[in-house]
Amino acid sequence: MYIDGQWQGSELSQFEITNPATKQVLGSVPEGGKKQAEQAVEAAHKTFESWSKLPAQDRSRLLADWHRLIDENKEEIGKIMTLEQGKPLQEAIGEVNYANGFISWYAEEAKRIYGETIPASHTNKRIFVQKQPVGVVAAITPWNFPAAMITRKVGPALAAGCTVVVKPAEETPLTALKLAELAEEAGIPAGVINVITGNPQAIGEAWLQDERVRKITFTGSTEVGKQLMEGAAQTVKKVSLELGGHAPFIVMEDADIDHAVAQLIGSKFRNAGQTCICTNRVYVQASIVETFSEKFEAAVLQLKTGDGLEKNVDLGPLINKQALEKVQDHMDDAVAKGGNILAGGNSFEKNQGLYFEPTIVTEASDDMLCMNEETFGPIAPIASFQTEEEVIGRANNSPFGLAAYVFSENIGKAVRVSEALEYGIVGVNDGLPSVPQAPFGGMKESGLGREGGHHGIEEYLEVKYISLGI
Ligand SMILES: NC(=O)C1=CN([C@@H]2O[C@H](COP(=O)(O)OP(=O)(O)OC[C@H]3O[C@@H](n4cnc5c(N)ncnc54)[C@H](OP(=O)(O)O)[C@@H]3O)[C@@H](O)[C@H]2O)C=CC1
Ligand SMILES: O=C(O)CCCC(=O)O
Repeated sequence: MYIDGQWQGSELSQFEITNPATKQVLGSVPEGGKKQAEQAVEAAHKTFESWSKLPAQDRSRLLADWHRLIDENKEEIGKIMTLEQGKPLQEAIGEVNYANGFISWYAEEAKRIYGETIPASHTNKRIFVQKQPVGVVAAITPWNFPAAMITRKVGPALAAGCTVVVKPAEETPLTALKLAELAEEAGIPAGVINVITGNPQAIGEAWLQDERVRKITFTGSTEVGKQLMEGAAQTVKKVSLELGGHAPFIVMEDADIDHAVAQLIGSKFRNAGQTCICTNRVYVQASIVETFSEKFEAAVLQLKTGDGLEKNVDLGPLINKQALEKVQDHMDDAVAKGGNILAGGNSFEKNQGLYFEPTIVTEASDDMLCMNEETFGPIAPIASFQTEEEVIGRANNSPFGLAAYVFSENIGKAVRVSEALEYGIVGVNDGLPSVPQAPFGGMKESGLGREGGHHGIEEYLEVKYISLGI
């Protein structure tokens, strides 16, 4: 663990990190708990004073140095990620680039935290508005994006002048620790970034109860997000939550079908479907559903599933047994409710890695689990619809509101549908909308707040109004 600029924890019991493609042990990390969580907060709190007062240009330079080192080490970080998470190596290196984009974006944005002056109502007064860092930030991150979910939180937090305590997922702490090592090498002062591994409940509870932690930022399941939101109420912390999704992918009859198919392949199968903005359900207008399904089937049959370190692999293993069981449940349920398997449909084990074939289910109905709950796996259920109004209603009929996609060559229709969708992110003729400079986040039970872009830094800032009598 990395606490107050020291690598610690060898005296604690350790837990093993395994490669999901082989179940080989890659290493072990300390089983930290309440005590280490408190030490990390102590370090972050002590350092907040100096870090927040550092001129923005200096914080920016340190972030830029961290960015340079991550870039120089991207192949190594990508390999660590593939080994502990399973995604194909090229995709992992792509994630490192994406993750690093947040560091460079916020290295620049650090210099643009502007205040305001507001016309006063008395001649002998002036009104100033300043933005100040919220304080110590606790970041809890998931296994599906071991680098990007850290930098998307730590980049803006540091740029704003906050210090952070981070708990990566237990499956993927090695990428996080490598990023911390590079932050240390970049000269980011001790105590600014602290990374601890271990018991999620004990660490989470310690941070929730600690009044010095002023903000919790979390990416993960809706269930844990709700618990954290409730816990944060004890000391009224700011909260950002990026939770589950259930993205509809809508294809209108006037869509460019080949383009929609190509975008659906990326949107559905990246990270083997284990992304909160991955398409979960596909709605195709009835007049083109047959043609679309045939073309989609042909593209899916080209995909290769295997160990992410092998060449030309498109889908790696699922993260663990529970993930596989959930995908299998959704598959079995879809078949029981009349779904027709057009491609894939099977799980398999290879070198102890757990895989699920990229799968298409046609004749999907709205009562299927996969049409309502987050599958987090490579199943694409296709349902048909008749009218624009109908598909908008079906797409919005969900407690989730993270990402949605609509494909149409009719600009008016595309704008109309995108505006009617109750989702925080809408890809219009675009299945891969994530970029560092845009606001990422959800409506309804998909979360609170936005990450990325200039909106993302606001989550780490307090607005202070100064009324000056002259
Ligand atoms: N929005 C998204 O990007 C994600 C959504 N999910 C959804 O959630 C499902 C379950 O995945 P899962 O990995 O279990 O997600 P979790 O929400 O359990 O895990 C996300 C992070 O929260 C930590 N955590 C778990 N319980 C607590 C707690 N009580 N207090 C504080 N931190 C906690 C985890 O630690 P630890 O790893 O040690 O358990 C991990 O670091 C997936 O199938 C998917 O549907 C999952 C991951 C990401
Ligand atoms: O929450 C996730 O699943 C990770 C975000 C993926 C992305 O940024 O595209």
